[in-house]
Parts: sequence; C-alpha cells; structure tokens
Amino acid sequence: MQNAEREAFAGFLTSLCAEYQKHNQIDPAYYERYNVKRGLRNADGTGVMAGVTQIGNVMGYYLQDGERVPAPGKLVYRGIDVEELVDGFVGEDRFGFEETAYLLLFGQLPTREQLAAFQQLLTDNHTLPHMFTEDMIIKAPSPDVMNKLARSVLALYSYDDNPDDMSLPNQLRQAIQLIARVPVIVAHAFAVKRHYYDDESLYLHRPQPGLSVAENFLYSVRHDNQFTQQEARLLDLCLVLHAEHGGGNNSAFACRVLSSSGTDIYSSIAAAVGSLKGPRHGGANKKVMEMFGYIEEGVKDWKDDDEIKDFLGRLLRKEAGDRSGLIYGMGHAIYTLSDPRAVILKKFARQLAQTKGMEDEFQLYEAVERLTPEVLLSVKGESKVVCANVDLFSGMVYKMMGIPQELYTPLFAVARIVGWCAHRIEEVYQPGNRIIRPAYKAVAPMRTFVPLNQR
Ligand SMILES: CC(=O)SCCNC(=O)CCNC(=O)[C@H](O)C(C)(C)COP(=O)(O)OP(=O)(O)OC[C@H]1O[C@@H](n2cnc3c(N)ncnc32)[C@H](O)[C@@H]1OP(=O)(O)O
Ligand SMILES: O=C([O-])CC(=O)C(=O)O
Repeated sequence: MQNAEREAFAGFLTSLCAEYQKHNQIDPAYYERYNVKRGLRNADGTGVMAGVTQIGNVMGYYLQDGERVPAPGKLVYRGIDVEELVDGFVGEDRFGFEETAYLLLFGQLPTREQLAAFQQLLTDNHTLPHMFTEDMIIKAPSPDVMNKLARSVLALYSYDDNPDDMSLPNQLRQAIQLIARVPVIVAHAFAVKRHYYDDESLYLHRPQPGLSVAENFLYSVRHDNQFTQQEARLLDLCLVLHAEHGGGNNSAFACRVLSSSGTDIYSSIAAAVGSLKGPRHGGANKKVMEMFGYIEEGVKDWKDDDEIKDFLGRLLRKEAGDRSGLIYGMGHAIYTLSDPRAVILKKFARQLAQTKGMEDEFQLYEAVERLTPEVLLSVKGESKVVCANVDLFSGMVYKMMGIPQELYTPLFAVARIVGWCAHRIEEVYQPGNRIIRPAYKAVAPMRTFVPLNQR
C-alpha cells in the first residue's frame, strides 16, 4: 500500500469505527433484566453447569446456605489430588508428565509396562510428517509461537490420511500423535521465529528417543542441547501442573464446543490453542513478565508497600502497564484462597531465587500477591477473595531456568494438549452429549428495510 492509500484507509477506518460505536452499544443493565449468565456465570460467581466430566475437578470454595465460602484450592486429575500425584512421582525420583498424560487420557494410572509402552508410543509418533517443517513452519513464519502452533495443528489435518474418522481408535491415534508432536512444533516454530524475526541462526534439533517430554523440550530449544537433570525435573513438574483444569476452563470448553459439532480433532485443538493464547487465560504467564517489567521500572523502592500499592492502583485504573486494567497472575474464576499450582510453583521460585541471587525480585512478586486484594478493594470495590494463580510464579520459574518468554504460553500448550484431547474424546464419546448451543437474548428492535436511494 502506498502512503496516500494507507492514509485514506486509516481515515475510512476512523469513520467506520464511529459508525460502529453509534449503532452498537448494549446497555449492561440488560444482563440483569434478562437474567443473562454473563460469562456463563451465575449471579454468585459460580459457573453455569454445562457438562459432566470424569477428567478433572477444580475446587476453590464450598457452598453453605447458598453462599460461596472461600476454601484452599484443590486440583484433582481423574480422582487423584494433584499434590498427591506430584509427591508420588517426585518421591519415586521419576518424570511424571507421561504418566499424567496416560492417567488423564485413559482414566487409570499405568502399570510399569503400560507406562513404558506409552512412552515408546510417544517417541514413535513425534516425527512430523515429511516436509511439514519446511512447508508449514519455515515457509510461513509467525512472530508468535502460539499463532504458529494453532496454524500447524490445523495444517496437520491435510497430512492425515484419515482426518474425519470419529472412531475411538482413530481419535486416540490422533490424540497421541498430537501430544507427541506439539512440543516439536513449538520448538521448531520458536527456532524459526528467532531466525526470521530476531536475526538468529536457524537450528532445528530433532527430539531424541529415550528422553522424557521435558528433557526433549530443553534439548530441542537450546542451541547447545544442554540441560541439567534438575532443570528437566522442574520443567516436568510444571508440565504436570498445567496438564488439565476441568471442562469449564476457556480452552477446554472451546475444544468441547467445537468437538460437540462433530468436527475433526485438528479444528478443535487449534481453537483451544487460540483460546489459551488469550492474556486472561494462558497468555497471562507472558503478560506477568511484561507487567513486572513495568512495576520494576515504575516502583523505585521495591520494599515500600505504599509505592507498590500506588502502582498497582495505576494498573487497575488503566494508567500504567498495558492499560488493560488487569493485574496479571492474580485472580481466578474458581480459586479463592489459593491455587494449588501457584503454591507449589512459588516454593520452587523461592528456592531458585535464592540460588540465582534474585531474592529482591521474588519479594516483589510476593508483595504483588499480598497487596493486590487490598488494591482491588480500594480501587474497584471488588471484595471477592483473590489469590495468585498459576501464571504468577510459572513465568518466574521459567525465567530463572533461562527459558525465553516467547515459550511460556507455548509450554502451557505442550502440557494442556493432554487435557484438551481427553476432553475432546469425552465430548465425542459420552452418550447424552448434545451440540453445545446456548442462547443470546436479542435486544435490537425490528425495523423495515430502506431502499438504497432513500437512506
Ligand atoms: C491459566 C489461567 O487461565 S489462570 C488466569 C490467568 N489470567 C490472569 O492472570 C489475568 C488477570 N486475572 C483476571 O483477569 C481474572 O481474575 C480472571 C479472568 C482470571 C477471572 O475472571 P473472573 O472469573 O471474571 O473473576 P472474578 O469473578 O473474580 O472478577 C470479579 C471482578 O474483579 C476483576 N478482577 C479479578 N481479577 C482481576 C485482576 N487480576 N485484575 C483486575 N481485575 C480483576 C474482574 O475483572 C471483575 O471485574 P468486573 O466485575 O468489572 O468485570
Ligand atoms: O480454570 C480456569 O478458568 C483457568 C485455569 O486456571 C486453567 O485453565 O488452568
């Protein structure tokens, strides 16, 4: 586009925006008047019950006389408390992600033989189709790894000989291939992004047989392939903690909505990736780092609570940061007193901060966690109990492990692909599931068509 054309287009866009704004205001009072479940939430903030699942359970409060009573958070995979699951494999000095994937997909902890066979299956399936990297990742790079991942997942449809077969063997075959391939796509998309957008050399490392998903990820994204066992174990733990979060979280629900129409797995998972990218969902881990950049710059004395509160108030009033009005890493749709994942990650963040000499930064994170509820109350009058969510400390852990920021949300996807696949298969196979189709109250008045020469 030439300069003059660009200016004309910008001018036209401004007038189109004005036109849009003139005719598209919806009075928020309608939500109450028509009892609309804003964000599919009941008036007390609990989620509208939209389905039945055996895969994961998220608990953050209990109901007493119809009131929500805040409680410490619990996350359960297939009936097993995640804290117990983590203690189990960490205590036995093993990687846990593959075992967690097996549990989430099939509903049972694997035996030693089943686990070995499943690990082998993942290894056998991580190779991308012939020329996929060249044609789908290198030729059409993206500055955003999540965007590239969504497009790549969708593109896998055309490399699949049997993409629309909804039989269980075919769905499981596709799910296992996706779980095995998503880390490879992320690693390659990241390498290509660095090459085309950051002027770095291009290196593509193939995953190695015999390594866990966490080891292979570190092996693939690092130029020199080097990583320590301690790093791999910590990344493995992060993957386990991010693998699943019930049927109602935005990305799993997006996946279930698409799956309920009977569409293919690639379309459903690509939608979930797109959802997870959002800054109010998985994209918050990257936003947390950006926000701390603003806080670290804007707050002179990191030990001065009043100065921190003042800056948090400016974030909420959209006067600072990315002007979204959000304090990233804080708040949750279900958790109130605590997010169990944040509790675990905070412990590791504290330990790592001590070894890396980053205690001051860790204390600043803790101050934001401690002061946000007070600031939310004073600025927005929001008295709901809010806690740090998983995204507050995951980024700090990744940063101290030397993992680049562009990979934070993609790493979430590397783990959550398991939950998405489990939810997809449940959505497709449970008898009684129907196409998901909620209603929208239409509030535009009827009017008659006006011929073009009379407008
Ligand atoms: C993996 C994950 O998805 S974890 C969540 C990651 N997201 C973030 O960290 C972004 C910051 N947090 C938020 O935006 C919210 O807390 C969410 C999206 C996580 C949950 O949203 P909701 O379920 O609507 O939260 P809740 O019912 O507690 O919100 C009540 C009010 O407090 C506001 N609020 C809650 N948390 C925050 C926050 N961190 N910053 C600013 N305002 C907040 C909400 O916007 C809402 O205001 P509104 O009534 O004007 O719309
Ligand atoms: O459950 C939610 O709303 C979001 C979340 O924490 C997750 O998906 O991990």
